[in-house]
Amino acid sequence: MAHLNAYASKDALASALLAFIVERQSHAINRHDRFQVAVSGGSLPSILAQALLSEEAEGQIVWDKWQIFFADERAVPLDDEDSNFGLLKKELLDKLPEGTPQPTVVPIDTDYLDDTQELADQYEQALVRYFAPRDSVLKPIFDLLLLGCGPDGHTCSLFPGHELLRENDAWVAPIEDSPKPPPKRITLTLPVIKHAIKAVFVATGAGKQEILKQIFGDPEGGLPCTLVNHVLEDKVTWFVDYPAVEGVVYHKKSLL
Ligand SMILES: O=C(O)[C@H](O)[C@@H](O)[C@H](O)[C@H](O)COP(=O)(O)O
Repeated sequence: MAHLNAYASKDALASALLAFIVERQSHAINRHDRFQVAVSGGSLPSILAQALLSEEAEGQIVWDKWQIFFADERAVPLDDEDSNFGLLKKELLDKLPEGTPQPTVVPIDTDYLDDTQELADQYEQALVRYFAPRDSVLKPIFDLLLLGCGPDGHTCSLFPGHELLRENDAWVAPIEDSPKPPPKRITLTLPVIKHAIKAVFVATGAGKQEILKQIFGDPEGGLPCTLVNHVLEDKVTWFVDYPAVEGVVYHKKSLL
């Protein structure tokens, strides 16, 4: 079962998220001398920045061991305001203190923006290059997935009821009819998510209350976030604030 941790403030949430990430970073570096993470767009990059750029984080993040991939990305240029890469750059990467050893960041190949299938295939090839040499498995094993949860229960660009939820072969899939704009995107698939060592969801604000009630109230339901909880079980930790979790009934909930 997924862990559900609720915090009284965004600061407390960010501090706990930092501690969690630092522990996973050590685990990953011990395992294979690098930290391979996938990040979502939405509000996640800003909370991540709050955690990782805090005073508390000083000296704790081994940035040059990080390899950062995108859990999902929009088929737009990297400097477009809809780009998840652009968002992460603006919120976090551009704010790393001068002289910080740089992380490896793996964006989409924008030569293929007009063909989302090819865009997804190229991103999958990039994953093969970074993961296949060591992980002799059929799927990449991310050390940590850092995910958001949409108000409709979507995560990555896996939307409720969408056929992509049945994808069981590709690592990265295209979507051309995303209900949330922009419509053309690529996304990691559930089989890749399933192989991750750990996953985190961050959900804050009262706007997440209703969907969290559904996700935790019906653990057998088919919402994308519920499916992630289901495939990864106790490898998933939710970091939420009190407004998001109000009224959510769940027996492993802890208020911190
Ligand atoms: O590309 C995207 O559209 C985002 O990655 C998206 O999946 C996001 O993570 C959720 O919509 C949650 O967003 P918020 O955290 O802003 O609610």
